[in-house]
Amino acid sequence: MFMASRIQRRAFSVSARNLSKVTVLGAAGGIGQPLSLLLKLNPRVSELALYDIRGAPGVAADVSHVNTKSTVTGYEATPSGLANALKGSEIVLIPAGVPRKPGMTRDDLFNTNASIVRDLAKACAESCPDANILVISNPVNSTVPIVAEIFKARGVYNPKRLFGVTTLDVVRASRFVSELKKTDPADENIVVVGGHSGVTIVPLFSQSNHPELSSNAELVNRVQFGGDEVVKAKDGAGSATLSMAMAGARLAESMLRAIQGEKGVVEPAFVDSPLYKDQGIDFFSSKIELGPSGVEKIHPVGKVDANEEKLLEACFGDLKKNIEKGKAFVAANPGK
Ligand SMILES: NC(=O)c1ccc[n+]([C@@H]2O[C@H](COP(=O)([O-])OP(=O)(O)OC[C@H]3O[C@@H](n4cnc5c(N)ncnc54)[C@H](O)[C@@H]3O)[C@@H](O)[C@H]2O)c1
Ligand SMILES: O=C(O)C[C@H](O)C(=O)O
Repeated sequence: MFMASRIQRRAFSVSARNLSKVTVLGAAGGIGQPLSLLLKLNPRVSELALYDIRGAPGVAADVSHVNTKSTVTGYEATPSGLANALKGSEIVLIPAGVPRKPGMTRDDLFNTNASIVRDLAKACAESCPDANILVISNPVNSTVPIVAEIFKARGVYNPKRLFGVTTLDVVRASRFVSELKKTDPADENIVVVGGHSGVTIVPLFSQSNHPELSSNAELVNRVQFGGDEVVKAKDGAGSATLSMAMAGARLAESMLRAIQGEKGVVEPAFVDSPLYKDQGIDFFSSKIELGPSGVEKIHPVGKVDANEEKLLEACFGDLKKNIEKGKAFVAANPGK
C-alpha cells in the first residue's frame, strides 16, 4: 500500500516536471504570434497563456486549434487578466513594445518601451516572482536592468531568473558564416558576447571553426547590424519577427529542457553577470549553463584575439551607458 502510493507520487512528480506553464506578454504582435505558435508546437509546454493590450483572445483561439496537447488561453487586457496570465507561470517571454523603423536605433525605442516593460515587470513581480523572465523588448541592454530594478524594489529579485534574449545574434552569426563558408549553419557555433545593439554585439570568431574570420570586418559588421538589415528591408513595417520568434522559442525550449532535468544545456543570454562588474558593467551576455533554478553557471568570455579585444573595448562604453539608463529610468519613474 505504502509502496504503491509512493510510486504513484513519484510518477506524478516526474510527469509534473514535464508540464510547464509558459506566458507570452505581447502575444498579438509581430513576434508574439509566431512565437505563440512555436510554443504551441512544443510538447514540453502544457499551458500557454497569451496576453496583449489588444487581440490576445483572438490569437489564442486561433493557436488553440493546433492539435497538440497543451491548453491555450488568451487573457483580456485588464489587471486581473494580466495577473491570471502570469500566475503559476515558469517562463514569461516579453516581446511587448514598439519595434524600430528605418533610421532609428534601438535606444530610440527607450521612451516608449521602458514604461511598458516596467509595468509588465511589476505584474510579474507580483504574480510570478519565481518565474524565469525572458526579455525580448528593445532596447534589451536597458529593459533588462529595468526589470531587475523593479524586482529589487519589491524584494523579489533573483538574478538567476532574469534573461535578456540575445539568441538571435548567435542564430544570425551561424547563418551568415554558413553562407560564406558554404557549410551547414547547424555546424557553426559562433559565440557572441556583450549586449544586444550595434557595437555592443561582439562575435568571437576566433573561438569558432574559422578563427580567421575575426579579421573579416564586413562579417563582424553584419552580425552587429543584422537587425538593421531587416528593419531596412521591411521599410517601416517593423523589425525582425519570424527569426526572432524562432530564437525566442529556442531559448524557451532550452530553458524547459533544463527545468525538466536535462544537464549541460548552454545558451547565450544577457544576464546579471560578474564578468565585468569591476568595470561597472552589471549585465553581460555570454554562454550560460541553464538549470532548474535558472542560471546555473556563467561561462567566462574565454580567449579573444587582438581584433576582438578592440570590439570588446568599444562594447563596454555603450553597454555601460545603456544599463545605467535603464536603472536611472526606474529611479526617476518608479510608476504606481
Ligand atoms: N531581443 C531581440 O533580439 C529582438 C528581436 C526583434 C525584435 N525585438 C523587439 O521586440 C519588440 C516587439 O517587436 P514586434 O515586432 O513584435 O512589435 P509589434 O508592434 O508587432 O508587437 C508588439 C506587441 O506588444 C503589444 N503591447 C504593447 N504594449 C503592451 C503592454 N503594455 N502589454 C502587453 N502587450 C503590449 C502590442 O499590442 C503588440 O501586439 C520590439 O521592442 C522589438 O524591438 C527584439
Ligand atoms: O533590430 C531590431 O530593432 C530588432 C532586433 O533587436 C533585431 O536584432 O533584429
